[in-house]
Amino acid sequence: MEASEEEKQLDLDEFVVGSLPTLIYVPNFISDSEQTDLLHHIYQVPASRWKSLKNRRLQNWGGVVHEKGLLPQELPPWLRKITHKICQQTGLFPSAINHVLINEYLPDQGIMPHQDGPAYFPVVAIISLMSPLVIDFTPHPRLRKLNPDETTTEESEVICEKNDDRKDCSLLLMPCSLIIFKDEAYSDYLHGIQDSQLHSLRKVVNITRCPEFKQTNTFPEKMESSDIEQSNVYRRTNTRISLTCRLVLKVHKNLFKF
Ligand SMILES: O=C(O)CCC(=O)C(=O)O
Ligand SMILES: [Fe+2]
Repeated sequence: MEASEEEKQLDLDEFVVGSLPTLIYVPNFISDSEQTDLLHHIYQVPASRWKSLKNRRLQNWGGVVHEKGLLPQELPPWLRKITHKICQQTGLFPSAINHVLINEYLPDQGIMPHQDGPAYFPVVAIISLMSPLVIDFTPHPRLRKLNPDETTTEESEVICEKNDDRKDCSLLLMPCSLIIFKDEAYSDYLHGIQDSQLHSLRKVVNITRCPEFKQTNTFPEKMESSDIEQSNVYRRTNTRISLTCRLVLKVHKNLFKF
């Protein structure tokens, strides 16, 4: 019997983009109707579910993440559907994804370059909804140095040397796409989204995987056409939602066991 669409595993090698190990970009990972369904649930929750930050707002699902693990809360069925699909089709998670952050960004909002916390299994899966934007990966040589228990001095030096010729790179994230980052992209790089309406496309490594991306009306009004070619920018006009899906391996059944 043939595996159903849901059970089919992706050949991830086909979706690796750029030269930084390892960035995986899967266009149209979800269908338009799956997107509509997710948005319906996301915007149906009580207002109190949203937590407003300076530069975006978010919903936290799956429980509270501490440095030492997760105080779990079951994911709702509409999220389990999507996290199950990610686990099944990527085969990258040793057990079920148990934590989802939903971020909402207005066209001039973003997220500071950061590394995800130590409690997470080092594979991150992000689904994008509604509107495209650019996510940037930048090397951070000091990251390992901050944690001397983890690496010997020699190892740190090798890492720093390697970082000298490491380059920034960016990915264009289209609605309905899935991005996965792991390995060095997780451990030695920061990721962030510029909090501006204009996003540079210059370092984007997956533009050929985004055939439906149209650059119409994306340029600042006053730009000359030669500038446009050189600067290669995209103007964001709509809200974008993302679902950051992760696994916390250490799960605490009650507070006192911490
Ligand atoms: O919205 C995104 O694509 C990135 C979100 C993110 O980095 C995070 O939730 O840690
Ligand atoms: Fe992050």
